[in-house]
Amino acid sequence: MPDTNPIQYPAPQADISCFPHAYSATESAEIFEQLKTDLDWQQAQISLHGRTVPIPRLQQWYGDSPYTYSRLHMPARPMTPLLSRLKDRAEHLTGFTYNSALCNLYRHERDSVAWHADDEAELGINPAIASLSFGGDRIFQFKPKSGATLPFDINLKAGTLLLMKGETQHYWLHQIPKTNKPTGERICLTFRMTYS
Ligand SMILES: O=C(O)CCC(=O)C(=O)O
Ligand SMILES: [Fe+2]
Repeated sequence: MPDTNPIQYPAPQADISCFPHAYSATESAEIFEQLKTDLDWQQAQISLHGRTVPIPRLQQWYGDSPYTYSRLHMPARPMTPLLSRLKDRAEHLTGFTYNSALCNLYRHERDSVAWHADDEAELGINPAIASLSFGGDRIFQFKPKSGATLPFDINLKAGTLLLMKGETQHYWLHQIPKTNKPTGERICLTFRMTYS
């Protein structure tokens, strides 16, 4: 049975909580392998200072509508049966409904996602974003946009569900930094509701 008691992080102007045991270690290992082979992982390219560079992770978008994220355009693509099952569990635990998933595969400790807020117009105001982690542990960092309060880190382990909601995206940025310590591969599914 999943643990249904979330840990709430006491950050001001944010609503961040996490369910550390949404999936057991055994379930998480099986889900990781299946996601790795099932999903259509691609390394997108972005244009940076007039040059085209590959982003430092593999990604795929699954949702009813297309999505634009950091100037990357991703066409609509139906969720796989496994993604739909994982989405159902995320909905049950968090009490929100999602219609899409931005999936990330960090191949090793040098893959990353830079500081950003999930604040695209398609997400509406005060979006609820539920992210499920599988594979190796990674540090997920939060810092306030204003610099008024302290940054903090969460160690995201396999089977953890992290929920960001309320005003979090207005006031805070998040990132997965590169590290020198070997981490192994990690998959993170971020479920969202998008409005077209
Ligand atoms: O990998 C993660 O935990 C975060 C991914 C993320 O922030 C995103 O896809 O917007
Ligand atoms: Fe994000």
